[in-house]
Amino acid sequence: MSAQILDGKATAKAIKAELKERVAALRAKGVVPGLGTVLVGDDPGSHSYVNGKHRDCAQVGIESIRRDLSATATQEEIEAAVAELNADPACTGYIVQLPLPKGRYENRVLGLIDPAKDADGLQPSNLGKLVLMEEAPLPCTPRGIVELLNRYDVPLKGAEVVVVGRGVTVGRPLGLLLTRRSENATVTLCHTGTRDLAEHTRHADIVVAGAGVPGLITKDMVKPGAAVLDVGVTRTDDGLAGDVALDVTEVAGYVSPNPGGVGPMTRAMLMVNVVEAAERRLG
Ligand SMILES: Nc1nc(=O)c2c([nH]1)NC[C@@H]1CN(c3ccc(C(=O)N[C@@H](CCC(=O)O)C(=O)O)cc3)C=[N+]21
Repeated sequence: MSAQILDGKATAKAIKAELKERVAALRAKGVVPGLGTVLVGDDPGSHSYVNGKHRDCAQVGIESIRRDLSATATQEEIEAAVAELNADPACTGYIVQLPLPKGRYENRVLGLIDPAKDADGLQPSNLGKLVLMEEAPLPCTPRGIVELLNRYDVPLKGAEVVVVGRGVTVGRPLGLLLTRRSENATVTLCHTGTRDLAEHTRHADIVVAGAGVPGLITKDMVKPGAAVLDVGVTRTDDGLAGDVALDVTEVAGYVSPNPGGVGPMTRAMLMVNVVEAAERRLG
């Protein structure tokens, strides 16, 4: 038996085709969506992700606005780029690519983003709304994970979900999303302080691994038929390595691979957030 692949690449493509029509409708009404990105430094991974986001924009019909700053950019220069995008009417939504180079205050920068232009759902008042269960732009990776599971009819209601990793972009907001009444999953949030990870994952219907530890989830840790989503990525000498060992497909019911899984879904949800923000302008 071999797991069904949760194909994020194909699903993202279908979502982008739907979005293209919504963008055309917006443009017909005089609203041109524009995504801004603030990228600081020369990390190859970050550059590759940001390039992918702008490629998606071109496919969907969203205008691209780039602010690429050097690795020596100061806190003040980063904050000035944010202020510029807040003021720029052509920019209807934007992101600050994380992580920023060492020594910069990420939380301060996120706090300066105009909440109405927050395409990542990481601005503190929008994250606060998620906690308070009010409507707000949702963080892209968690939203992409929920969307991918829904499109493959993997049931969430009542499901036992183990999330590995407590980061601000994935694990922590994913726990909040999955425990909303609309999803109604039971979530266990595991992290480096978890005493016996396998004990948790072995009972899970769904495992989301976003720890950034290559091969962390092995097949003996997975319940037969469970869904396993690989969200971790580590750059090794042999290329990119995910958190999930390849032979997990022998026991799992569904596997979301990395690459080709949640990454493209994250980008598709960014496009959705930009289109939704532009649609809100029409009222
Ligand atoms: N403010 C902010 N928002 C983010 O959404 C954000 C961020 N910072 N910092 C880093 C993480 C990581 N992330 C990815 C997006 C797409 C792929 C992606 O498309 N991956 C392709 C492969 C692309 C490649 O090979 O470079 C795939 O999985 O198939 C991966 C990772 C967004 N992040």
